[in-house]
Amino acid sequence: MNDRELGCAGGQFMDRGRMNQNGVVQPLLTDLYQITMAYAYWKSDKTDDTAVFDLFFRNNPFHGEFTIFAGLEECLKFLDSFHYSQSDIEYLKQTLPEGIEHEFFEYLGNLTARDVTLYAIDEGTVAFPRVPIIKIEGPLIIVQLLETTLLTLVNYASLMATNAARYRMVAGKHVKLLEFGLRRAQGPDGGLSASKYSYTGGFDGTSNVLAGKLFNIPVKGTHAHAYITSFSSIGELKTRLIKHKQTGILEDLLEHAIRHRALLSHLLDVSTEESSEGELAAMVSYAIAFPDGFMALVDTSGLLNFSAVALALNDLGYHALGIRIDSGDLAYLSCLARETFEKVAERFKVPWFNKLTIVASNDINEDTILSLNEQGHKIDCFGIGTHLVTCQRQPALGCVYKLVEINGQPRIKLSQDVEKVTMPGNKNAYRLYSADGHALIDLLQKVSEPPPAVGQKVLCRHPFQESKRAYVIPSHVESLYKVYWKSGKICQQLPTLEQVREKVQISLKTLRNDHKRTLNPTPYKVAVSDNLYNFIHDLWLQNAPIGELS
Ligand SMILES: Nc1ncnc2c1ncn2[C@@H]1O[C@H](COP(=O)(O)OP(=O)(O)OP(=O)(O)O)[C@@H](O)[C@H]1O
Ligand SMILES: O=P(O)(O)OC[C@H]1O[C@H](OP(=O)(O)OP(=O)(O)O)[C@H](O)[C@@H]1O
Ligand SMILES: O=C(O)c1cccnc1
Ligand SMILES: [Mg+2]
Repeated sequence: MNDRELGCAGGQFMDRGRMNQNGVVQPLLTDLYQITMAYAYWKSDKTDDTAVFDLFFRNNPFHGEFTIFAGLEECLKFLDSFHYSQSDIEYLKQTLPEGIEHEFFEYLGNLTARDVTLYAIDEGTVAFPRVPIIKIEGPLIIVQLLETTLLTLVNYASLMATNAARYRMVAGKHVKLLEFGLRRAQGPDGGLSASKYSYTGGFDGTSNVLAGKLFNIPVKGTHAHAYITSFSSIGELKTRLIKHKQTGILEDLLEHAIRHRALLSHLLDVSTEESSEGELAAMVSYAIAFPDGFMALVDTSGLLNFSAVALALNDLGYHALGIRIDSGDLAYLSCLARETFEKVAERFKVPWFNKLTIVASNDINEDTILSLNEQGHKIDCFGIGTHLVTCQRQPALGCVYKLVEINGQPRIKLSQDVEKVTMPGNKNAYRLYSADGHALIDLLQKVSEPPPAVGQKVLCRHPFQESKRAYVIPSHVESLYKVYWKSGKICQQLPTLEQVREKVQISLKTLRNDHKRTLNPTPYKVAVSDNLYNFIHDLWLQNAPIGELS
């Protein structure tokens, strides 16, 4: 069994030097029809035809007007390791229809992605409908065989990074965002990808420990309700002692907490009878386990117990971290909590109490955050699971992979639906910027055309609506594609996950706010050059059958 198979068998990611690679990503992670087509290409002697495919999406997700491109590094690692193992070949021999010539399997056994060239936009960049985020050239058989795997690597990654970036935008840059979704994700691999790409999109950490280990993402967390409900009285506390942080003398934390609770009950006007003893016991025991990292899950009545335990810790030289609220009205409760902490800070002369962290969770989505912002809240950190990782508002990004040129001849896929007509030919993509640094328009051209020049008027045309056109005089022109893979090698220095994460924020800053707002954002313009416009429409006419009326 080779390395890859071991990785797959364990369902694991493997360390392949630079970064871990998901062992599930391998040439058989594809649709059967890619392999049956490969055989038919081989039989019809088309394997070495030179093909160009574009990988692009037609609509931005979440009713938005931008998408964050993610997943490129995984695509490159896939190309790097592309190789059918002996057992893959054995499996295909058993699985493909009878009569497949033996030489085809030999051919597959020697197939690599060496002759492929992959151009892409940088990972973490904002991308727009119809502008290919990846362009791939090479022998028809291999570029066809890559389709499904590249799509699965880009679609969810980009969807997730976009979703996370949207949460970041509505939350603002000062609020911490933690991804808590593993339990709700689309299986283990979906969970890992969600943790990775939500970090890319702007989250600060994850509760997913394996993602932390594999991708070097900060792992964070609090505790669950079960911890609180596992205690029903203080009599169950088996240990109450903790060493004073400075003196090292053992002291009874519960005793300190009970004393503070009585005082706090007056200050906060909450009767001690209203707060559960089991909860107090649970908090004391958790504080003993993590005196420097005490973060407690509080329900509506838990503020009294939390404050008592935090003050008890303070007596012994420790500072608690904060609370998590997981039910009820999060705006109201967070304000109540902050008010409580401020009162305690003043009364007990503990100024750091003002700064205790308030984490909120419970079915949070973009709209909840917007609504909480409108109402006013004191939340420092959101823990977000289900809606983030399942991309509740749109569960898939529709990236497609279309043949646009073969042996130098353009290919167009026609459709009744103009939206679905492909942009034929081998193209370059440019982003034109205004003097204030904002992206104005993305422009597709034929590769044979000279790039647009700074300060020079360029005619930008809507690809399908003749009357929609504009002259643009760019102050800066960005050529969007870089060659990422050529002659069997990754040919760019790949950024770290951290750098991709920074790139997302930098790239989003180049977009005007009206493209980014949540309600009815302005569409960003994607255009074609005059030359490409004429080329598309000539080809369209050549290929569209002429009907007959009788
Ligand atoms: N102030 C608020 N404004 C808008 N939405 C809120 C506010 N506070 C909480 N929410 C959201 O309202 C929903 C409340 O859900 P639910 O009724 O299940 O909560 P709960 O009954 O308090 O919690 P649980 O049943 O989990 O203890 C959650 O999705 C939460 O994120
Ligand atoms: O709400 P999400 O955005 O998915 O975030 C993660 C949730 O997971 C945990 O509890 P879980 O939902 O498992 O149980 P609970 O609803 O009973 O608290 C946690 O308390 C959060 O509520
Ligand atoms: O650490 C937490 O608070 C957490 C982790 C996963 C799911 N819900 C909460
Ligand atoms: Mg829940």
